[in-house]
Amino acid sequence: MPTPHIEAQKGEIADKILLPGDPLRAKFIAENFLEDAVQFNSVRGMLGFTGTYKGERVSVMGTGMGIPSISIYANELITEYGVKKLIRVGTAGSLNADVHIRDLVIGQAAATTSAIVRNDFPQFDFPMLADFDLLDKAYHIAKDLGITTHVGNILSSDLFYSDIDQMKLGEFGVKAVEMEAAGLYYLGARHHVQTLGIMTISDSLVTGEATTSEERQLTFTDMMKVGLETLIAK
Ligand SMILES: O=P(O)(O)O[C@H]1O[C@H](CO)[C@@H](O)[C@H]1O
Ligand SMILES: O=c1cc[nH]c(=O)[nH]1
Repeated sequence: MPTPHIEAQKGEIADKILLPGDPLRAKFIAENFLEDAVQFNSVRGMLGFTGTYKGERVSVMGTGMGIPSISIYANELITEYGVKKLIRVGTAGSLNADVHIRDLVIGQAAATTSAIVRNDFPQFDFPMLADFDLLDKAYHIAKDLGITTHVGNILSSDLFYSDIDQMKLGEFGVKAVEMEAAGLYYLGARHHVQTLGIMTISDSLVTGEATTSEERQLTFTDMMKVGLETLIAK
C-alpha cells in the first residue's frame, strides 16, 4: 500500500537503499550506477528508483533536507516497505582543519541540535551511532579505493544558517556538519535496522574553501560508489 509520502507498492523498493538529500542526486545515481532502474516515487518530487547494482537489487531515494524530512521517509521505508539497510550519501561542511574539501567523512556517531532524543528521553543523553558492520565495510571499501576518508563524530544541525558556534565542536574532534544523520541513526536504533551516513566535504567552515560544481560531481561519484559497494558487501 502506498504511504502518505511514497507511492510505491509493496515489493517495489529493495531492502537496501541509498539516501541522498537531493532527489536529483538520487536520479543521477540511478542513471549512472544502476541497471534497469525503475522510478517508484515522485510524490512531492522526492524521486526514488529501484534497479540492480552488480546484480544485487538496490534502491535510491531523496530524503529532502533536515531531520524532520529524512525521518518521514526513513520511517515509511522501514516500517511500511521493510527496508533493512539505509545509507545516507550527503554533503557536509568541514569543522576540522584536518578534514579537507573532497574528503569523505563517515559518521561514526552524530551529535545534534535537534530535540529528537530529548523528546523521548528527557533524563538521558542518548548517543546516536552508526551501524558498526556498515561502518567497518564502508571504511575498508573507501580505503581500498584510495579515497581519503575520516571516521568520527559529526554534527547534524537543524539549521544550515546557524548562529551557534559550530566551530567549537571541531575543537572536540567533531569532523563535519550536515543535517540528517542523527535522525537516521535514531530511527536505526528505534527499529533495529542498519544505518550509516557517508558524506563528501563540499565546503570548509575552517578555511572558507568550497568545491566547484565539476569537482563536486566527481567527488560525489566516489561517495556513491562506496555507498553502493557497502550496501551489497556480504
Ligand atoms: O547534500 P545533502 O545530502 O542534501 O546534505 C547537506 O546539504 C543540505 C544543505 O545544503 C542538507 O541536507 C545537508 O545535510
Ligand atoms: O549542512 C551542511 C552541508 C554542507 N555544508 C554545510 O556547511 N552544512
